[in-house]
Amino acid sequence: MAHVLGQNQYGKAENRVVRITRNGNRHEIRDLNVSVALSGDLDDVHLTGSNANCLPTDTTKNTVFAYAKKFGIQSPENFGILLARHFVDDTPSIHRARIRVEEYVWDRIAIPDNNARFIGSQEVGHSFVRRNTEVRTSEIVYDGTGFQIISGLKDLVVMNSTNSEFWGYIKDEYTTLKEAYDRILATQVTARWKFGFTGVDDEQEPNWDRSYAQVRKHMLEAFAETYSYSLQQTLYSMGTRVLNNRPEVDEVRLELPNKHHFLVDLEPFGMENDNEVYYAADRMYGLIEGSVHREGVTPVIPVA
Ligand SMILES: O=c1[nH]c(=O)c2[nH]c(=O)[nH]c2[nH]1
Repeated sequence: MAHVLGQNQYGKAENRVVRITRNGNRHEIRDLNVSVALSGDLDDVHLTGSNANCLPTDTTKNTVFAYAKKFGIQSPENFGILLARHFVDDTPSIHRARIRVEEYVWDRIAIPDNNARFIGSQEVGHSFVRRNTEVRTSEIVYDGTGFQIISGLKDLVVMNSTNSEFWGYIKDEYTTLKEAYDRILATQVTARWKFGFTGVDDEQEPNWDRSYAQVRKHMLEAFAETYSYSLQQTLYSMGTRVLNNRPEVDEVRLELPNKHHFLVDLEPFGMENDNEVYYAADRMYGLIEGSVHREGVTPVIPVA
């Protein structure tokens, strides 16, 4: 019985491209997950071993990053149109291109106006929080005598597109990391904080919703305002900011994955990458964890 090659398509899926446009101190971010699927005269590739009609998936990946540099990312639709048209119009064997684009939307982190470093605006030009990702958490334990209440959040994704460096670290025979004097700092915050509240002697309950909103706000502001020499330093700054502003909280524990953004090498395509186009890696990642607590308070938030 003869067999027939049916519908087929190929391309690089899930190209995580982050394009930053730096207009002075006000940066714009477009953060996409782009999947390319091409079809055309590809029978030979499947049937004969000839790759003469095959545009490598690796090339489709490079094209995504090169186009982000060359044309910027105006919108997911416009970026998809540019790519689809290129693959079909410029590659004789390719007759159909399907470009799927997911966009992760970022909002600016706002901080109070009285900070002179960020003139004329309540928004920080280089600090962003990803929209609609976070989950609020809480754990309430009661043993008949008192409560222990730990609240928190997870999946609060934030990014600073500047004001982050990392250098001066140990270098041994396995170190290849280049020192960074202006890098992207991005993390997906998991935070837990413990309340002093125990519920004994008719102690007043804190206003839980207001407390949550305020703790979150102080963590975001600390993230945005800290000129960071390490994610560890940012962690400490976020924890202390909460303790300094929220008397009801006496311990904060943070887990901060370092969501690495690698500059894409565009030199092979004759383009300079002036801190504009990044590859957002989802793994491996550095994981920075730690707690900050008031002096005299025994930390109790469990290590994850
Ligand atoms: O902020 C950082 N802290 C580290 O400990 C570390 N290690 C690393 O490779 N990159 C970074 N970045």
